[in-house]
Amino acid sequence: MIISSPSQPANLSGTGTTSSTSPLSEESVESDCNCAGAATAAGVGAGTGTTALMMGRAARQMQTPAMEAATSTTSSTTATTPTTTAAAAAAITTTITSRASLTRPASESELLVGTGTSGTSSSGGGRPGHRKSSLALALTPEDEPMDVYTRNLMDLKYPTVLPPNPQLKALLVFHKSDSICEVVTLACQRHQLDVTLVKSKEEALDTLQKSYATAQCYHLIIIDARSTKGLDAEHIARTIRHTHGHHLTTIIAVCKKSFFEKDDALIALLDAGVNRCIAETTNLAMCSVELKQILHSIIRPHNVMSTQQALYTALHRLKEVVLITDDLLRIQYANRATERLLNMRLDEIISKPLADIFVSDLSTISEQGKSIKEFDGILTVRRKNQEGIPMHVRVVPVACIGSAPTHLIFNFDIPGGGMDFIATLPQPKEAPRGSLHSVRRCSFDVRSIASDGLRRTSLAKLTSLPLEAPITKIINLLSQVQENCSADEARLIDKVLEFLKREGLYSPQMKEIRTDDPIATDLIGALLTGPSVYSSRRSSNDSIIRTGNSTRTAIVPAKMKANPIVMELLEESLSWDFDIFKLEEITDYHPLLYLGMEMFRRFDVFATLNIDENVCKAWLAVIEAHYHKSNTYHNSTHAADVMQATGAFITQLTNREMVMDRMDEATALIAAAAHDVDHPGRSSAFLSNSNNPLAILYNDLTVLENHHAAITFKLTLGDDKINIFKNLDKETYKSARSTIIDMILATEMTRHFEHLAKFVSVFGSEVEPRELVQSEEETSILMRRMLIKVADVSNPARPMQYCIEWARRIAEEYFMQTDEEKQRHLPIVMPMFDRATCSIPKSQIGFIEYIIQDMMHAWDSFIDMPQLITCMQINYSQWKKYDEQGVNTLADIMAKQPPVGNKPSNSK
Ligand SMILES: Nc1ncnc2c1ncn2[C@@H]1O[C@@H]2COP(=O)(O)O[C@H]2[C@H]1O
Repeated sequence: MIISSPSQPANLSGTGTTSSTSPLSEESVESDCNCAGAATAAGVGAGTGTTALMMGRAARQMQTPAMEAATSTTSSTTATTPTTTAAAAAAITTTITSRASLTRPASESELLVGTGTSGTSSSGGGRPGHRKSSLALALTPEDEPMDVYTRNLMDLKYPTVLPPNPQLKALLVFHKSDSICEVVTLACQRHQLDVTLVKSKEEALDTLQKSYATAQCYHLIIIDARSTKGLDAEHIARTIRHTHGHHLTTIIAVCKKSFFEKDDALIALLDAGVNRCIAETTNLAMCSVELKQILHSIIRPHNVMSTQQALYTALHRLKEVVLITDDLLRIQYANRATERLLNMRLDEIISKPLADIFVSDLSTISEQGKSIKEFDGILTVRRKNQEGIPMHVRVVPVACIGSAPTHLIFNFDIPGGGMDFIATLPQPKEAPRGSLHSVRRCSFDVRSIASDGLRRTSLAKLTSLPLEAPITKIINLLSQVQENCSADEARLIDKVLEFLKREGLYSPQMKEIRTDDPIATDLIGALLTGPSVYSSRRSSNDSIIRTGNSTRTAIVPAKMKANPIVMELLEESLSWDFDIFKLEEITDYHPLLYLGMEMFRRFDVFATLNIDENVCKAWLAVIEAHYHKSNTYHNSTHAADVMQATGAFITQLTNREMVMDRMDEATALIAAAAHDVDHPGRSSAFLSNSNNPLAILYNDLTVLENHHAAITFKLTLGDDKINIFKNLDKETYKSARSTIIDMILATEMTRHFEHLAKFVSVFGSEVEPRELVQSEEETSILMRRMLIKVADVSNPARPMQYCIEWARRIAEEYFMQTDEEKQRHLPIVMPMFDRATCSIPKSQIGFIEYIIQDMMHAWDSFIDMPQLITCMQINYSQWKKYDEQGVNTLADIMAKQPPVGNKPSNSK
């Protein structure tokens, strides 16, 4: 493994050089301070470039008590730096150096980081104390004396991953260039710091931002804190400290001497993120010494720490299992391989007593009262599921603070080697789960499907496009939550993620059909699934269905309003127990025309569309004429029934002050009137199975509903005399058309649960609907879809007598389809709907239980029409009774009914 910084090749023995000599000065302080650490100081820089390697999760977990041991001088105050531990550094150093190093005695594991004095106090040949003179003279690598190389052997052993000669950069934030500022600048220059001077907070942040963009980091920031008039040093320090990439930047505050008499101002600065406060001085020597101490005691350790993030990352990604405990054998660090081995997430591992993850007795490693020993042998590890795995474990005690071992490094592999074994164990999924990347990987590998170079390139470009969908964002957010939650919660979120990654988020997973009743299964299956399941067998016979091409002649009764019986009946046209069958009868099978005109009049549709009543009358007549009288269910009486329910719902919405605007009312009524126009009396599945031209035209997708919507507009726009939209302006027409199409398409049953789920999720939530959807228009669309859906299948919630008649009609239509399928040797879409054997009560019980019940409850909670629920429950009980009594066939049931057209008994 080689680690290098972007600007420097991997070169741990690095040849030191000073690229420039000090421009200073007669006031040299070289002799005053112990400059043995000069090379060290020169070699400290760093690191942000190197730390471009991401700090891993494990590394973040390592941030325990701060290790900073910087010395403070009499005139300075130093803040503790909240960074990584010496223990971690030692562990990392030890691990990365080599496996062999695990056998080294603990005393050797001392880290070559820390105080300036550690460098300065060294003496003797080959140690840092010899750097001073050599570095002062060295101009090029070749000029460097050999002792530099000797010293760097220590770096080889305990590398700090620092480039050898980084140019240290200082940012000076001084309101004005006075004598203090000048001295600070000179002192910086004396120590070869590259100085940038800025005069305001904004300029400072801007400079840092630019430096960040160009990977040119500032190692030192010195802020003028002498007065709050020019600059608010505390605020600047806090802002910088909280800016990404500056947690290890050294920040110094230059304060008035008087500040040092009381501690409050200085402590406020230190708490804001300043590392050290120094007293203002016009004495360059004093300032230079101060700066030198800062270089040794703060900047160097900071740089060491920042570059060690590369080591954390290396350790984190290691295939070998490494974990570190403290002296009480509590786990302090675990790498990713440990997570895999234990099948636990890091947050479950950290702080655990070591004994919890071993089945074996650990007394060989640590006996009460005795010192921690090295260990090399077999121990059995306990995984989360209690499974035990024997592992070869090596344990090395390390002294991080003082000379007694404080930490233990554990290194595992399976007996006989083969670390890939861990990869074969069942794993917790790794973060970032659900990232765009992982979602893509789940569905298909873009690269594997791109066979030629050209496609590969363009697909690669595609993956970099900003194509993140909202669902991906949701998945990513949940994945983030998952990283910090309990195992149980994580499992639940996993389940949620699994669903979210599926297509057709709102498509129903067909509810498990609890009933053992094959009739209900047949019916629900046929309604909720698309036609493709029936497409295997095809008949070569022509369909008997002729659709859509001939315009039927509409006969508009000349004096429709003159019929007093019709007029009287229509007075009740908004009540839930309106007798649609009587209307059918007394209008000679023109219920849509009469009911339609009544609705248009009541809801002011003529005015809304700015159209003559006669155009509307003609339109209704043509639409009605295109309903097939031969259909027992899908005829114009059903259309009139749906229109009547729509009128009743609009009225109730208005009563509840959930007002639809006039155009919304008009379009809802038009959609209801036309929603099944030219229905062939056979299902979409039948059309697909029989190669009907409509199924071919619409590719087996939403065949009937597409046809109803299309033919509505074809008929309407095809004849000026019936074009009810002709006076609308372009925009209004466009919007009306879109609403009508959307409502008609919403009656398709394969998307029943999708619409219901969306409606419930928006209107059933505590949250204001507007906050859950993107716009008011979207809320309105969901409401209109549900309105027409409920109206379309409201027959089981109508007064019982009507409910039974509708059940008879739909059953008869299903039977006719089955008859035809049999006759033409087509696949039988609902085999149980055979007139000889079918139980009507059972089919109705299934229909109510699986399709109607939830939807009616949702709609009733929204619109407040309890009679829907009352009727539905009475009807349900009646079907149950019939079922128990064995009243099954249409004939049985009809024998029990009073003739339709009489007022039902269970209405309000
Ligand atoms: N009472 C009922 N019993 C069984 N199926 C029904 C009943 N009412 C409506 N349906 C079905 O529900 C479907 C709703 O959409 P369609 O009008 O296209 O066709 C309808 C019928 O297939």
